[in-house]
Amino acid sequence: MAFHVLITDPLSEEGIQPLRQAENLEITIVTDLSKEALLQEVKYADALLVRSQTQVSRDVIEAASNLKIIGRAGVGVDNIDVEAATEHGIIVVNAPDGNTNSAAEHTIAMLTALARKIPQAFNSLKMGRWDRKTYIGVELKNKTLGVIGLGRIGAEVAARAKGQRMNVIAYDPFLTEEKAQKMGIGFGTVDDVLKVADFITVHTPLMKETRHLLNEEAFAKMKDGVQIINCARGGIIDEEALYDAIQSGKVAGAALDVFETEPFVDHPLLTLPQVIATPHLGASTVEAQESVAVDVSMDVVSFFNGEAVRNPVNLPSVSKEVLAKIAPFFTLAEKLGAFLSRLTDDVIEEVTIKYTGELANYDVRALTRNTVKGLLKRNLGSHVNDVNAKFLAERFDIKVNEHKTTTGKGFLNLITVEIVTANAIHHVSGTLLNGFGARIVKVDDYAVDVIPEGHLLFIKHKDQPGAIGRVGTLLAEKNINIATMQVGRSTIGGNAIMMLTVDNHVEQAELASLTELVDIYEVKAIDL
Ligand SMILES: NC(=O)c1ccc[n+]([C@@H]2O[C@H](COP(=O)([O-])OP(=O)(O)OC[C@H]3O[C@@H](n4cnc5c(N)ncnc54)[C@H](O)[C@@H]3O)[C@@H](O)[C@H]2O)c1
Ligand SMILES: O=C(O)CC[C@@H](O)C(=O)O
Repeated sequence: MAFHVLITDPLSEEGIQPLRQAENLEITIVTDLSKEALLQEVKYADALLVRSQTQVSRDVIEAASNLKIIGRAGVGVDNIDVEAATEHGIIVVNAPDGNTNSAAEHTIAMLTALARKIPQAFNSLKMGRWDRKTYIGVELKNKTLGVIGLGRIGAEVAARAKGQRMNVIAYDPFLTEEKAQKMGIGFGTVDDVLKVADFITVHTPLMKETRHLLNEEAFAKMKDGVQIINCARGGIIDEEALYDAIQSGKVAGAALDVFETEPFVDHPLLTLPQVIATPHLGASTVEAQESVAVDVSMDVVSFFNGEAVRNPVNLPSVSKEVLAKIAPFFTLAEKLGAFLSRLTDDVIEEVTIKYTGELANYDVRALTRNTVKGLLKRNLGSHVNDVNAKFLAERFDIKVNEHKTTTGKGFLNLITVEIVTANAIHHVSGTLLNGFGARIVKVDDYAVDVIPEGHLLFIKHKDQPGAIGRVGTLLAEKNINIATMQVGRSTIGGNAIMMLTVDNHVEQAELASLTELVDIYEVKAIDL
């Protein structure tokens, strides 16, 4: 029987040779499909291969009743509803490394073209003008490049910018001063980067935390005359704020490869002479397209041959028997990791997951991966999944330990997650209460009983009369309804914590006013 592979974005012909050579695969290539046509075509597909243009949304996945694997010839899977694919048991594979070099080279090309106004000068020459006065540029040498997001592409860009004799300063939540020193670059917070950079380039994934990372407030912190490059994802920059910042003269120029909405035919930013742009061409080289197409094609071939795939984005890998025992703990494990990631803003160096009780009799590696996924998700968003979580932890120098003990007190099963940072050790324990669902039962040294769901507030305070009341009053003033509240203390009159569940997300400004209350030391909002 032949499996039907549908390709809906242009892929390199050389890159798809592994598919053509496979005897059990039939290939259909149809690009530029309307949504309706795509919904029709996917009905018969066993595999779907795309680049960034085809939107593999939930309705597409639901229309594809035969679909078993989705291949993304590139890095970002933000055009694929991975959650829906996982729910439908569809494996998603991508090609995370194949276009790193091309995207980094494109960023450097955009940086140079921006600094020397090459596209503008070329346009003017084509219009019949020999104008040498308007297009005075600036040198890159000795200028500071701010890199926000120092992953695969950001790190390559930083290395190349050093070759241009630029000073580089970077911010990445996984970057330590020591690592930056080794790379020969400066290390700072986002604000440090914004304040000192002459050019700023972003290389983060697009997710809740990075949407509009460069907004009106961020532009205000930058040097006058700063220039901006985005070859990562549209939406990391607030395009309206960028437009205003260019109009006001704050930003001298911008080079954009990606946009909040793609594709488009006209765009307000392109009416500004200070803006140069390409239509999402970062990965558009012969080499990158061949490489990413080969990577996904090989994975599709392996998959239909019953072999392991190399770049799974969502693949569960546990035997059915073990899965039945540990599956109920998947969500708890991920939430414990996510909880701890919100408890600290420090760089995490080590994480230890301790399994106590019955669970310790099983292969719990899938739970460990889920915990690490929860821990990393704060900064990596959809780039991390239970399959690549441990690999990514290694890449960011986070040591992952797993401990098991079958004898424990109090709970039939207990998962305790501990993180070590340069400044502190934090831990959280959780369990599944028979018939009552998941509970967080301990945070640091405090016993609690909290459902790990929704919007939580973790407050460290002094055990003094009035502290709890002040928090309650302030939240009421802000119209934030408290659903549940737990209090724990170490000694009478000593350090204490409050764990509140509230009905809505608590904004940064509201957190700041809570921190200003008497006897309140620290407040963290944790959305689970
Ligand atoms: N223009 C193109 O054609 C093209 C080609 C390839 C990749 N991309 C995009 O480039 C981006 C980077 O890709 P990559 O392969 O380097 O990914 P990566 O996962 O290797 O790196 C992303 C980095 O961003 C960091 N990060 C997350 N949140 C952050 C924050 N708030 N502030 C600072 N850093 C943060 C992460 O810690 C990580 O190190 C992605 O958005 C990807 O989709 C675009
Ligand atoms: O398909 C493309 O050309 C874009 C790829 C790029 O945005 C990626 O995330 O890999």
